[in-house]
Amino acid sequence: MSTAYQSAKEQFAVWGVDTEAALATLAATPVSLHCWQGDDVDGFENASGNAGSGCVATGNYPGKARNFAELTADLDQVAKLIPGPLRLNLHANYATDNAAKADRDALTIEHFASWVDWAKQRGWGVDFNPTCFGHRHAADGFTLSNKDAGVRRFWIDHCIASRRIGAGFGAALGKPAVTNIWIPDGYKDTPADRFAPRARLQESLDAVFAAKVNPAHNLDAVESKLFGIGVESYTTGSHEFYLGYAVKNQIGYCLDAGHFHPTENIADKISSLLLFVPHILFHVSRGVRWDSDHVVALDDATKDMLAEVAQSGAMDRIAIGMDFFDASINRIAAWIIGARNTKKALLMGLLQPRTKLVAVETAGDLASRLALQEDAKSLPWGAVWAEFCVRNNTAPDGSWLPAVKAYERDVLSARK
Ligand SMILES: C[C@H](O)[C@H](O)[C@@H](O)C(=O)CO
Ligand SMILES: [Mn+2]
Repeated sequence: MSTAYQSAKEQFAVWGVDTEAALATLAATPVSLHCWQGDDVDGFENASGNAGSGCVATGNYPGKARNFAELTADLDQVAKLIPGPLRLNLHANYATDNAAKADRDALTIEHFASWVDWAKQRGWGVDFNPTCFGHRHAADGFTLSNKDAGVRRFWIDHCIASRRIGAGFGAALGKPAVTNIWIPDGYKDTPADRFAPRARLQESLDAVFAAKVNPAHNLDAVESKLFGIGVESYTTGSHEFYLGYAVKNQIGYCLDAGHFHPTENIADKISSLLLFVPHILFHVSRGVRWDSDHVVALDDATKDMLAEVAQSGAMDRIAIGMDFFDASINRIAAWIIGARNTKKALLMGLLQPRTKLVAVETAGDLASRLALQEDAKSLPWGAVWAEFCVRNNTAPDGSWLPAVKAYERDVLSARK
């Protein structure tokens, strides 16, 4: 134990905070690494890439993964530089085994056998996502809310297949998957009819969730969005739509930090959601103007959001995943920066002097609340983070980047 950590532990103790308890919770909370940061959401289905439909990675930094071997090598490299437990967040368009023979509506867990083996060897859980974009049946930008019943049926079957694949991962790995549905459906310009697509989406989701999938192995979630590139005026799967749907049907809600108005406070939503939905999935991300997918920074929005998670008393009902894709910088570094920041923000939240703050608030002493909130910001959380890195045999801040540079020189630069 370093002297810096010993001193930090004592300082936090004065504030009534047990750093060992915070470290134990952090060590028991996995963050789900999104596979799509490694290849700009291209997937393995065709070499041309281009996710399309409101999911756009910008930039042309060399070295992106082009296949299972490269993507898993990159994930292994990334995992070495992130302290504490991880999961994998996988999209359906990353099927590996005999997948060319099956369209998305016919995918099964067998098509992901290599991923099952890979995750099992690492002791990771896997989360899953139907891929409702970058496909001929998504060419007009509508999937589950498409006006064509045949197209809707295709995506319903894909989502059912995905829930079963999630359960397959859950059963094989002994850790339930969260299977999250996001669709790109929407209009660039003002719709004449806002009702009909939402009514169709409700009907499609009812069909998707009517299929029985073992909840011990798979948890469902639905992800809203305010707008996307090319769907600036109307998104079928809006926040209000999915909030209502999740509450009514008691399924999980996915809060993507980049999917709300730029000044909207995501942190404030958590305590309400936990009262009405069984579980929450986070897509930790960073919105910048019209983009929702910048690499996670240790900014106020991220710290506030994960502090609410840390202090919720319901971490067993919360799953933390990440969702960003930046093709303009080294993708390995992007993954590591985002994941370390997510974990740091969670740790900072776990180290908040909650008992003291609630006591003065309850007493109506709101000046003391503000004073304590502000003074607590000077507490040495960085020493606790450094201790977490040491205990997990991971390079602390300021010393992980050379390993990324070496990997870029030795591995990524060979990918032409
Ligand atoms: C690739 C993901 O499913 C996608 O990013 C989705 O989660 C989203 O956030 C779209 O904006
Ligand atoms: Mn998302």
